[in-house]
Amino acid sequence: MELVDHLRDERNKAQFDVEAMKVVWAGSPQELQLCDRMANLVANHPAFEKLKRPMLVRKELFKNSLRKAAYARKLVIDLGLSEEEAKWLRFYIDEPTYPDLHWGMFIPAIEGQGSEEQKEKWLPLSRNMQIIGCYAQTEMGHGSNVQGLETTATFDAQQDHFIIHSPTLTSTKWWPGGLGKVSTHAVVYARLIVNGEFHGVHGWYNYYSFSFFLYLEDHSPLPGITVGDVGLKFGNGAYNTMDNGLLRFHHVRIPRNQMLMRVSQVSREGKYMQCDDVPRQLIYGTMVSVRQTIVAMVSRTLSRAVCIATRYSALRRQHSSSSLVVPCFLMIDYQSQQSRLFPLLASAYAFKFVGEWLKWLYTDVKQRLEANDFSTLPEAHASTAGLKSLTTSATVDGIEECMKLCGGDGYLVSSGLPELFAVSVPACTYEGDNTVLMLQVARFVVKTVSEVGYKEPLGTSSYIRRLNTLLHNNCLVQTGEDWVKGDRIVEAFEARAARMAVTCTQHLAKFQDPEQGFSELSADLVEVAVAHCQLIVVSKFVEKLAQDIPGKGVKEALEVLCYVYALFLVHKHQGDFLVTGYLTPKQASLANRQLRILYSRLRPNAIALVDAFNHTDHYLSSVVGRYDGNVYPNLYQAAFNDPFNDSHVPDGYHQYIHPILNQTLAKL
Ligand SMILES: CCCCCCCCCCCCCCCC(=O)SCCNC(=O)CCNC(=O)[C@H](O)C(C)(C)COP(=O)(O)OP(=O)(O)OC[C@H]1O[C@@H](n2cnc3c(N)ncnc32)[C@H](O)[C@@H]1OP(=O)(O)O
Ligand SMILES: Cc1cc2nc3c(=O)[nH]c(=O)nc-3n(C[C@H](O)[C@H](O)[C@H](O)COP(=O)(O)OP(=O)(O)OC[C@H]3O[C@@H](n4cnc5c(N)ncnc54)[C@H](O)[C@@H]3O)c2cc1C
Repeated sequence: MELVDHLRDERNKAQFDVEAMKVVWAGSPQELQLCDRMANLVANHPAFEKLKRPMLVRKELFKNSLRKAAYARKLVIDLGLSEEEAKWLRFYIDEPTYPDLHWGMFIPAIEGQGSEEQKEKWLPLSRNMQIIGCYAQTEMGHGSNVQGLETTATFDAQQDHFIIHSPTLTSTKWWPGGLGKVSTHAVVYARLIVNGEFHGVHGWYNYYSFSFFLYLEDHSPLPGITVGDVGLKFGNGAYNTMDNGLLRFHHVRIPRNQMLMRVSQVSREGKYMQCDDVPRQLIYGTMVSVRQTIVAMVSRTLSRAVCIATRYSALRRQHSSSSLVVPCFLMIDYQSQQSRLFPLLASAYAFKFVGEWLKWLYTDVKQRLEANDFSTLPEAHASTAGLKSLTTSATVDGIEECMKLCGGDGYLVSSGLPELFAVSVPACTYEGDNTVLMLQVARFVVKTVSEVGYKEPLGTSSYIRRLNTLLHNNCLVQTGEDWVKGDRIVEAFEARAARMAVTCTQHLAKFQDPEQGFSELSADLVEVAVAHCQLIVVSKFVEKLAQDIPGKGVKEALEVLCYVYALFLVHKHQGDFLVTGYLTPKQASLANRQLRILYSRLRPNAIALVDAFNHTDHYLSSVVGRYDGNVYPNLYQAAFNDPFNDSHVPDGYHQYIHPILNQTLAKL
């Protein structure tokens, strides 16, 4: 039977080579081929079916996710997949499970903080999954405030042991993924006490990491350990496939050599030694690594929501504004729909490119750290923290907007959007609350501004070198067309970020106690950080356009996306641009007018731009976002696939409806 492509006319409108754009989106022909292979491996394997997931109760759901993880592991071994291939396989299975934390945090924690000897011992066991680990940092009472962690690790020189203890209820480890039911091991963060002295309490970092066995061979917890799951989380299915756990220690003894010893050591005699050439910030290194991974992945999440909303918008017709009777307008042709949808489409591409750049930055930092060069760590910390915060917040808001863009059908689980929202929303909290992370960026920016004159700003803050120009030269835009020039756009974002940073730094200087100033101005400081991070995203998109990009019309289509992203932000934050005096109201309104022109240029390419994400229908798991656009018959069928429709008489009907119909309520 011939397949009908309901989006064919839309696809025919494309003004660029979609196959070439797929390569740009994937990063390289090799990446495209790799992702395509893994996505189809998952899509064509019945073990990875996921449409029934939201109907399952927690225990079934969890068992189902363990089955999928075991199947994935079997595929990795049977097909001899590389670590990179296995990572994409897990990604397309699209179900948070314990291996995410094992590979994403436990192993990197050992790699970053273990001594050579410890790495030799634990990494092969971990990579072969002979042990399964998690990352236990957060406690019930302290998440963002890492310095407040209460779990203690007291050295007992007589027995050459550490005694790990949870002295209060609030010191219970709380949230670690994979901890509740599965992990055999944990990297646990605790305060170190040697010879009755807390180590590091006077410095910045007062906790140390230890690797632990949690269970005995029959998987009952070791004596002194209480472990469990934190309970049901938001959304059906969604993150409930993960066993986020709780953990308490009652004077649990572990050998001294289970303290991760790259940053500091405790000797057999109980002497505490800190490695001179390794900064203590390294203990935060795993978080830098995972924040980078989140930024690398987040564009895929946003692109998925945008793909669904764009395809449905290009199919569904509503009345025109002049006639409420004739259903002739495609939703995508409403200007108001475009002004909500197209900036999200542009954001997906913008986040992809900034994610690529961040990966490059992180790879460079990692190599430097291995060679004990820590000079770029502050920049890496600020960039990973800020971009994690900016992109996850925008993505989660974007998914919610896509749900609304699909009208009522977006609210159906079969649209794929509610579960995507539920599974993504904790990204604003885990790996650092987004506001807390933005405050870290603000600290970095304010420090850079304060040091102007005796320390050269580098990397993402190098615009601060041109402070004088940025503070005094205002925008030169005179026509709408003037706005679509890369260097002009970047300069506007630089000027806004620099002016906001300088104003805040001056306000901070008026406080006698800097910490009090920082606290009182924290809302403004978050805005400074947002301006700095948006500048990074815009400038990395503009830099991408300066590269050689093959394929008919590809570069032109990307230029439109870049300017949509940037001018949408100018419009959204025009208050910042106006208050700082960089723009006049006329220039701001020219930016908005130009934005409307850009939407009309983007419109014919919209479907092709989401096709270039190369998402399979399995990955999208959305009736309204199907590739073939055959929505309505499938939407109808999906309603009958719900077990709730198995019978016309639901449980409780005879008991609770009959008495009302028969007016026999008194018998209840
Ligand atoms: C939308 C869909 C997405 C898709 C998705 C993909 C899947 C991807 C799976 C993920 C799966 C989830 C897994 C969740 C796993 C957890 O959530 S693990 C727990 C994560 N917890 C956190 O992130 C806690 C957040 N809190 C913190 O990081 C710290 O406490 C804070 C906020 C940095 C403050 O710490 P502090 O010690 O009070 O530090 P502070 O005095 O501010 O700074 C001290 C110095 O250290 C520096 N520093 C601070 N942090 C660092 C750092 N990390 N590195 C280097 N230097 C640092 C500061 O810059 C400062 O430097 P100087 O100015 O002195 O030079
Ligand atoms: C799904 C999920 C998975 C997780 N996985 C793990 C894991 O594997 N391992 C692990 O160790 N942890 C994990 N966590 C815990 C996570 O890292 C913490 O929830 C996170 O760091 C935030 O800490 P908190 O929950 O204590 O929030 P809080 O710090 O209590 O924040 C609550 C509110 O207070 C505000 N706030 C807090 N501090 C400040 C401040 N200094 N200035 C201004 N505002 C502030 C925040 O902005 C926020 O609005 C996970 C959490 C979730 C939801």
